[in-house]
Amino acid sequence: MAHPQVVIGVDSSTQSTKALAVDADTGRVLGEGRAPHRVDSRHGQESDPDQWWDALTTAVAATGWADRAQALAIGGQQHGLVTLDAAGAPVRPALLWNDVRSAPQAADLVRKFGADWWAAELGSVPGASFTAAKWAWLRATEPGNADRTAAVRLPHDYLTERLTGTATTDRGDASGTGWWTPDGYHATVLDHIGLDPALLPAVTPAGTAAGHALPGGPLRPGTPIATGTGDNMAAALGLGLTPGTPVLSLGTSGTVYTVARNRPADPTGTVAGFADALDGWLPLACTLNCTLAVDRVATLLGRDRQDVEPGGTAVLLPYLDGERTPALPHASGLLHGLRHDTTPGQLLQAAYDGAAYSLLAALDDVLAVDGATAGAATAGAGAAADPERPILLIGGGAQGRAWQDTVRRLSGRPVQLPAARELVALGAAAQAAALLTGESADAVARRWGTADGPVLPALARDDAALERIATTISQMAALQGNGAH
Ligand SMILES: Nc1ncnc2c1ncn2[C@@H]1O[C@H](COP(=O)(O)OP(=O)(O)O)[C@@H](O)[C@H]1O
Ligand SMILES: O=C(CO)[C@@H](O)[C@H](O)COP(=O)(O)O
Repeated sequence: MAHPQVVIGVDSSTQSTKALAVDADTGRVLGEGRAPHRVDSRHGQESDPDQWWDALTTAVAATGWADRAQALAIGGQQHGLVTLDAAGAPVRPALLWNDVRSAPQAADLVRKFGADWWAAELGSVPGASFTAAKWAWLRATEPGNADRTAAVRLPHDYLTERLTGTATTDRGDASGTGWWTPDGYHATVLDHIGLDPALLPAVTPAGTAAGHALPGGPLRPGTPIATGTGDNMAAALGLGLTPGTPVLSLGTSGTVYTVARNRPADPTGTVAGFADALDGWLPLACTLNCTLAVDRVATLLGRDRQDVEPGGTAVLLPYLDGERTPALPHASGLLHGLRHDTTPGQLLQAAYDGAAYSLLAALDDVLAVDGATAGAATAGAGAAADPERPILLIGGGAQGRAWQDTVRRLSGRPVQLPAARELVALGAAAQAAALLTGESADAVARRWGTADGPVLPALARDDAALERIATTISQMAALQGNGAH
């Protein structure tokens, strides 16, 4: 039998690195590797980029195909600020996407130029997660570290550069910085935050190699390395996503997105106007508190994470890390509506509901990006108005029955569970395979059938729960405020 062409896809996410060795012809997973990351949460949310490299090396080796792989690509957690000195060593630990210390700088950026300007010029209104706000925070609070910085990278850029020696990024991940546009880096933004564009990597176009593996790394020297991208863009590739199909990803972050033909421009800031990893767009809403927050509530209650009970009137907003959607970066968790007969299982269900609510509330806005611009007659009559279309449920939480049922109950939509796991790593593998075959990476994933899986039918939408949560959030916004302090 002929040897398969094997590619490796890597997901370097918040909690861990996962690597898959994949048969480029069939999409069959031939080997897997995984290694954990440490996140330092004492002051904000930080990780040492060196440990991502060690985790990548370990996970890639564990696939069993490192010395035979014919191409590799990396999907990485978005937004993180990696600062390197003149020798290429990290100046300080990376500031992660969920570090809200940069909220005052994000608010300043919005005040300075206006939300409408950001939406029109950059496609997104920056929040604390955006790299531009993180760099502004570094400039303001650690000017010595900002001055020592000779290169600014995103997490996946950093890893691709360690593999290849090439300073590179891609349009998808770059679109989460707050300084990228399809026409280049935005000089006004960079000037305002005091970031020299010479410190930034070149944007490698989709379908081209970012470079080739150097000796001393985990791969055979010379192995081609595809551009890689942000983890959400990689999962969109991994699903072979087509416009209008909604995805809900339940991981450290919760995200809801689709691919769109039109560039998003939401001045409210709920929907980020990311680029996808090809030539389209990825309207996306993101929460900071998802699986980890719900697991934490389960631990506090001393219950298994699946051990939920229906009913009751409790609302639990599990904003343990502050929150991004709704934009309450300084919020903490809130419990409301307790009664004598509230059970621990109902409290746990309320945590799931509180975590899922804002993602599902943003779904129509995400889907409206194409629908609303298709012409007045069809506005709102496209995908947003198609409640029959299943939501593709992915990420670690998608394995959990309680998550699946929560999404069905609060959305009123069917939910599809792709049988393929690790869609970020699969999307990266599809990018690597596309380098070998000349196909588009999303077409590779569709050929592999990665989105196939059982569909759970819709449940009646629980409008009473949605109403309770919406009311509590609006009261909380008034109580806890959105200001920088
Ligand atoms: N069976 C399950 N039920 C619910 N949650 C799960 C299950 N298995 C894993 N998880 C959750 O998945 C999360 C990890 O998801 P993952 O998508 O790998 O995260 P990330 O990519 O953000 O690091 C963990 O926080 C864990 O709580
Ligand atoms: O900030 C965002 C999206 O804008 C997050 O989705 C990060 O990309 C982190 O991803 P995970 O580690 O949760 O996969």
